[in-house]
Amino acid sequence: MITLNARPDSLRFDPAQSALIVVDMQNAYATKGGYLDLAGFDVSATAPVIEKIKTAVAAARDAGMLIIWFQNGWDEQYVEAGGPGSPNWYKSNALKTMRKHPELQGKLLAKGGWDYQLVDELVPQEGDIVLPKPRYSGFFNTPLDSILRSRGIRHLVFTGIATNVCVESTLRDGFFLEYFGVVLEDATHQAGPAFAQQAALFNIETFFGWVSDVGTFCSALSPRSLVKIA
Ligand SMILES: C/C(=C/NC(N)=O)C(=O)O
Repeated sequence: MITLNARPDSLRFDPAQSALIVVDMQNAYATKGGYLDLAGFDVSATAPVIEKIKTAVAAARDAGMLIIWFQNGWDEQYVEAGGPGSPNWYKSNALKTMRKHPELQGKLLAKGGWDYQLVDELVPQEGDIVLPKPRYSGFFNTPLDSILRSRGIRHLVFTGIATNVCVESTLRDGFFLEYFGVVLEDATHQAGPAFAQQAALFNIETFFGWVSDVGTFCSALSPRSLVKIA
């Protein structure tokens, strides 16, 4: 068991029965020229977030945590995105951007394309799980709950983009399914103004889970790693 210092209070969990979840670290969300950038969101501060995620993933892997990588998006024809009968058709800024700029059709968040790919700096390794997801919550229409329950995993450590959309949605759904969710704040980034990050972290800390950071997470895991090396 480790104790992770977090807000509003510390959290104890067994790393072997916990997962590090990396949410949607795709070119779409973290790279200039990707969907969020083309839709007018600021992605200029994502490089440090990528580095923090790398650090958190390495520490988690070393401590025996399962690493789950989400990739958000749909088939090339956008059947999985839903048509005009789906609220996603009206609310997805990727779909709206493509309707506004038809030359982008088939490019944003389409499986097989550059936009959908994970950023070059983050490479899943053997033993990790890579999960496609078609909506903001990683629990919706994916095998996430089965994967976690079959391994006895109850604690989820979240990183990725966007804090206020897919990270928060997945953590909230996890809360309703009795998972303990903690966000490493410096390994996340919002879609929208800075207040969106603050509001998401406030909601999580106050109502749905816990908030910590990568340095604190690595320190909590490190005595374990040292014992392993010795
Ligand atoms: C805005 C947005 C966020 N996605 C995410 N990965 O949080 C989107 O997918 O449109």
